[in-house]
Amino acid sequence: MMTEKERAGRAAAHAVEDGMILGLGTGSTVHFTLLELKVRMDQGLRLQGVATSQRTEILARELGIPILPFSAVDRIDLTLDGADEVDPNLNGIKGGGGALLYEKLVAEASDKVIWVVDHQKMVDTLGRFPLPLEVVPFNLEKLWKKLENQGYHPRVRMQAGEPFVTDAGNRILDLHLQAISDPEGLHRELKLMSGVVETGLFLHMAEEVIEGVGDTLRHHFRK
Ligand SMILES: O=C(CO)[C@H](O)[C@H](O)COP(=O)(O)O
Repeated sequence: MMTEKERAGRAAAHAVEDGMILGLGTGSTVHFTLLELKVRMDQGLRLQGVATSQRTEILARELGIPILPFSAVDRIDLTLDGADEVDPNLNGIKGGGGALLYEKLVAEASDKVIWVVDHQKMVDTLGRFPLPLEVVPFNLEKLWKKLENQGYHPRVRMQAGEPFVTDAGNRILDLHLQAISDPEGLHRELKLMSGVVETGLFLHMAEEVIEGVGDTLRHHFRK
């Protein structure tokens, strides 16, 4: 049986129309979207993609999906991406894979955004998943201290014993908050801190979420 991630991921590839420029998200769910896009391309679908991470670009190229640099496109027809948490308003937390900055830039340049998730990602309130912040390395320690003093419980994301480095050369601080009562206010507050490049709060961006639930799918649309 397909996992929920695979079911949702593959389903999203069927929202793609011939000739589209697609934003290609990052993560283990969208991985299946790319595999299904390859199946559809073998059946004649034409498309070009803009990758949100090196990891996605490598997979897309392996599959023969033509990749355009972000700088070369004006608009993107549709972006298909994963998410770490999604609330009933289809606001979400992203960045579990560390690609939040490019994911947000690509989403903002897109006419439509669809997220693909398994059922555990749907929550009433955002925040149980640690909120990633992409920050410049220069003041990582000072920013950590400031956020710690404000009670945001930051942790430097690590990989193989070293601070994780994003595709843009930045670092990630994960905020362990448990519940975010005012996502817009928090996003604004964090963005105003010098050294914060982007937050993992993706607000009013996804128009549709495809949720894998057992052996079926649920489609959620933004109201
Ligand atoms: O935001 C992301 C990467 O920065 C991913 O889309 C998110 O972490 C979901 O990943 P997965 O599909 O592997 O659960």
